[in-house]
Formats: sequence, C-alpha cells, structure tokens
Amino acid sequence: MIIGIHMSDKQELQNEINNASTRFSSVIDAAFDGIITMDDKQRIQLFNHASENIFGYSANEIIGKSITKLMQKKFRSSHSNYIKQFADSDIQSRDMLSRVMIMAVKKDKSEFPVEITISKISINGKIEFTAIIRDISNRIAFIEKLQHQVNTDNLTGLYNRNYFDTQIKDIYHQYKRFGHSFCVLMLDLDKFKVVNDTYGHLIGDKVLQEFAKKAQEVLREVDLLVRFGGEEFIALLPNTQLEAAKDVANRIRNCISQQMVLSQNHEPVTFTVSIGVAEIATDDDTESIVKRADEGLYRAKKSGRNRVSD
Ligand SMILES: Nc1nc2c(ncn2[C@@H]2O[C@H](COP(=O)(O)OP(=O)(O)OP(=O)(O)O)[C@@H](O)[C@H]2O)c(=O)[nH]1
Repeated sequence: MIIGIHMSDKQELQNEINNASTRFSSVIDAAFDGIITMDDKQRIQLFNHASENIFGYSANEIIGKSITKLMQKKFRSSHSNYIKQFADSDIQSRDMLSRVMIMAVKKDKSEFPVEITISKISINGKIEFTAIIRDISNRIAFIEKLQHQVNTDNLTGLYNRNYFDTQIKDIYHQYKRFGHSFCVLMLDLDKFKVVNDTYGHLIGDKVLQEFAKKAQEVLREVDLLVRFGGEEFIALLPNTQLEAAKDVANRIRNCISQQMVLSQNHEPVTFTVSIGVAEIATDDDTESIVKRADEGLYRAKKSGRNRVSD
C-alpha cells in the first residue's frame, strides 16, 4: 500500500516534469526569434526551429559546434572575450550593442543584420548562455528605403537639398581640418516659366530630367549635383578651385544649350542654364558660400542668362 502511494507520487512528478519539458520545447520551437543556447566554451547546446529557418542549418548538424560559425569573421576573435566579461559581470541579460551593425552568417555564407539579446543561465552549477536572435533584414531594408526617400528628388532621381545640407557640412569640415578647397555651383534654368506656359508642365518635367542627366554627365563622380527645388540645382565640387569650377560650369552651360526634348507636337524644346560659382573662403561658413554662389547666379541672370558668373 505504502509502495503504491509512493509510485503514484513518482508518476505524478514524472508527468509534471514531462509536461514542463513539453511546454518548454513548444514555447522554444513556436518562437519567432532564433533561440540558441551555448555552454561556456561557446558550443551550441540548443538550436530552435526559428534558428534553423534563419541560419539554414538543422539543429542536428550545428549542435556541439562553435557559435562563432554563425558570425562574421571580424566578430569571432573578440567574441570569447565578450562572453567572458559578460559571465564575470553581475548583469543577467543584455542587448549586444555594437557601433557597427551586427551581421550574422547563414549556412550558404550570405550575411544578414541581426539584433541579439544575450542572457546567462546556470545549469547544474555551470553557466550557459542564451542568445535570442532576430533577423532585422526587413527592418533595415525599410529604413534604407525611407532614408533614400528623405534624400532623393522623385522627378530627377538626384539627391535633394536635405542630403546636400549633410554633405556640405562634411566637406566644410574637411576644408577646416585639411584646407581642401571646394566650390559650389548654383544652377537655374532660364525662363523656365515660358517652357511650362508654352508646352505644359509635363514637358517642363522632361526638361528638368534631361537637364539633371546631362549636367551629371559633365560632372566627376566625386561631385554632387542635387535638385535644390523647382528649376534650381546646386553642385558641390570637392578639391576644386574657382577657375576650374568656372570651366566645369561653362562645360555644363555649353552642353545644356545643345540639348532638347520633344514637345507633345514633336517640336524641339531647347533650354539654357545660368550658373553662379563660389569658392570657399576663410571667412565663409556653409551658408555664406551658398549665398555667394546664389549672388553669382543673380549676376549671371542679370547679364543676359545662359552665363556663368565672373
Ligand atoms: N514642370 C515643372 N515646373 C516647375 C517645377 N518646379 C518649379 N517649376 C516652375 O519653374 C518656373 C520658375 O519660374 P521663375 O521662378 O519665374 O523663373 P524662370 O521662368 O526660370 O526665369 P529666370 O529664372 O529669371 O530665368 C515656374 O513656372 C514653376 O512653376 C517642376 O517640378 N516641374
């Protein structure tokens, strides 16, 4: 009788252990995020379904292998130090923060951005680590798309004023630090209102697109051409002095005067551009150089258009 009670208690306990274990496995395997545990030697002990999907390895082939297999080479050497520091610290769990984006490596060697939270657990007195890994490729792609939209002009595909503002700050910083001169061109299509009024807005748009394409062909790859707004463009020419910048401006002006788009009635629509040029000077800041280029543009317009400022 006594033995009977004992056995049923044991059975109940066994059932509870089984239930807890099933519950644990179900939660781990139903998780959307990759859950990986590793021992203090960084050998993988558990690799859930999501991890299999994310990394392309089956649990069978990866369990027992080093976690560094799933990392970019440059993270591998510092990883054991990181884990040691974490093991010795009082912190139980934390996000793995890095100044650079953490990239993980799939079985097929492709790399993808991840977000990792790591925590410590103690199993039979031995420390193990659990990493929760989220593939953030979609989020990063979305952020990049937004960044592109924020910095780009839809009509011409050029960068926009927002992007220009960040770039001129960078180039100005280089100038202050190393003395590398640079120039700004302010470009404005002449009598563009007449183009719109005569041929319609769609043809006006075609002119803007053609202008952007051709002007960019004249510029070097290191130069930046952006649509500043309306029919106004601005170019940033690194490592360039005034006379060279005027030559570039004249080449753009000349090239543009030879272009045309076709109107809806297939008539040739020609256009010209006026350009103000300014070179950075010691008392300039990022706003005053743009202002001086704009004043140059004003003079070029005043003196008859289809000109470069003197
Ligand atoms: N088609 C088209 N027109 C635009 C766009 N943005 C601005 N414009 C037009 O550009 C014209 C600019 O006219 P104005 O500022 O009077 O200058 P302008 O006719 O070029 O004369 P000047 O600059 O003095 O040579 C206006 O008719 C605007 O409507 C655009 O995205 N597409």
